[in-house]
Amino acid sequence: MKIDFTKMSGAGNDFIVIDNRQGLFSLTHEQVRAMCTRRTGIGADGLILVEASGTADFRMNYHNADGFPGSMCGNGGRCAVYFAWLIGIRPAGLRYAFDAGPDRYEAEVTGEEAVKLHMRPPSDFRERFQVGAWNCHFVNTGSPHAIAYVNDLDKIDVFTEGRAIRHREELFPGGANVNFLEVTAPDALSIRTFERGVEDETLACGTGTVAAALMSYRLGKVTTSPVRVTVRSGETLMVGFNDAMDDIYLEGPARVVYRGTITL
Ligand SMILES: N[C@H](CCC[C@H](N)C(=O)O)C(=O)O
Repeated sequence: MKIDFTKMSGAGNDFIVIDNRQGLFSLTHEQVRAMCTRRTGIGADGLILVEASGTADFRMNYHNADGFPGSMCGNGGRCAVYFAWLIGIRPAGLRYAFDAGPDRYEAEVTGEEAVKLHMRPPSDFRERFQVGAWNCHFVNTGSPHAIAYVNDLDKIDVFTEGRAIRHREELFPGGANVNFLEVTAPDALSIRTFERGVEDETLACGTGTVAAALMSYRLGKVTTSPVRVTVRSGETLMVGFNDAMDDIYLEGPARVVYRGTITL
């Protein structure tokens, strides 16, 4: 089986994107994992099948690099929308609606290689609880996110510390993504994320970035919207929200790295 794919980067969070609107491809977990594995495969944090939807412009069928379906992926959603725009799923217009899991999302292409994704209201805010030596917070922004604040982000061993927190299933049923944050200004944060399903630090995480901005506003660590969030790739994501946190967006870069064909 030959599959054409597009390798994309959403602020450094990278994805294999496949047009599966005809429903031609059905990939096993092992195939997805092999394609996402770096050095021996294409290499990516996740794989997205862009599929037909009865009522939206498309469905985002997202898998983590481990081969299994993930929860909502903010950067993947932004890349999928840019892909949909590039292949012209809607003949005219920059606005897209897509389904992901049980939810509907809306987004717009705001410029060359830039996509703004409207997020769903967060749930399950939990503040100030201890996980080992860490004072943690938690919120679900479509994916579950633990958050810890640090003074010097460069010094953190994200892999070791993040992995330990990620597996505290008694606190986070199903596990959690783990975000370390440094507050750099009243409207700016830096973030590093250990991603569940990738089981490693990634260069950016969209739902984690949204979680970081919302939690930091709730805790008074940032005081305005939008919040500028610098991710590990060095790129910036913007998170805008209202006080009720029912009108939220994630905006930033989404670009094609290369196109290719793989034979499975
Ligand atoms: N990279 C993603 C998160 C993927 C979710 C995944 N790591 C999970 O917990 O299933 C993002 O940009 O929001």
